[in-house]
Amino acid sequence: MAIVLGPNRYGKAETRLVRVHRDGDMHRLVDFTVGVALAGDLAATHLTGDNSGVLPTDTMKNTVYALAKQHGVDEPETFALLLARHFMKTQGRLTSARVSVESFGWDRLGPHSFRRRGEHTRTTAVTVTREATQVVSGVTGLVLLNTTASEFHGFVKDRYTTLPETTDRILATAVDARWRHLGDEADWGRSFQGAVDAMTGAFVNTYSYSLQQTLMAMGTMVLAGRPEIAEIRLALPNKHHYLVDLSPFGLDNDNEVFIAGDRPYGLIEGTVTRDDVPPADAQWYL
Ligand SMILES: O=c1[nH]c(=O)c2[nH]c(=O)[nH]c2[nH]1
Repeated sequence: MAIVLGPNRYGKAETRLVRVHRDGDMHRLVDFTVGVALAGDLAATHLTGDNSGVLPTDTMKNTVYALAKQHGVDEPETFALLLARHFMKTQGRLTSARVSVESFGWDRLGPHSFRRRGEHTRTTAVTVTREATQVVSGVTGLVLLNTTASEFHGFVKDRYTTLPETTDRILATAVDARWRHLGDEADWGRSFQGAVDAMTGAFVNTYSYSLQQTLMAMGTMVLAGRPEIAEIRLALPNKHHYLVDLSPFGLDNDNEVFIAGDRPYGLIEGTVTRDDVPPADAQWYL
């Protein structure tokens, strides 16, 4: 009896690629999760630790970003074929290169503004006490992104600060908001849609120097347009998009190729309120 190595493959899973194509002021956005799995004569590394035939998975990740920059990205099949053929051409010992792509859809809101495709969730919580009724409505999972018109600089710097200042970055968030109504009668459907449209419009139209400023603009737009709403609480995750350093490959990156970060993320929270409304029920604060 012998114990032998069976079928195997290796690669980089879940490389998060966001590619912005800047055609003048009209930007196009591609959002992929890319998987690479290579197979071939890889017995040596498994059996003896000899890595002389192993292309690092880190290199595969870099290749995803470099080819995205050089060739642009359109259809997932086209990009997957480009990558797989690249690895087969450059790595002679491979017998197969498998590239998988998940493509996330974004609907256009403006020249550089997008909303992630798919439904957001409408929420409500009502509280009835002996004295009063409070209706709270909300939305979660409304994902918005601007490919430009966002800066972040002038912030505090201490000995642990490494974040570079930027005058052009992606700003993206998944809106988690709830708002309390002044009364217990309204056209709830219209009110909800109006609030969502106001937040979306404010996100799209605010030239942002911080997500905090955008939060204030979103809350203000809701209260200005919806007299039935007393107060709104927003929790906005800052869905970071990191510019990929392509300089080791002799490529520039003028805000075109990004890593979509997962965690950790900034979380910007705030309440925007009218100063003349009755106080909320205690449940509002929980
Ligand atoms: O809009 C931002 N607000 C912050 O407070 C912050 N902090 C950070 O690292 N990036 C950002 N962006």
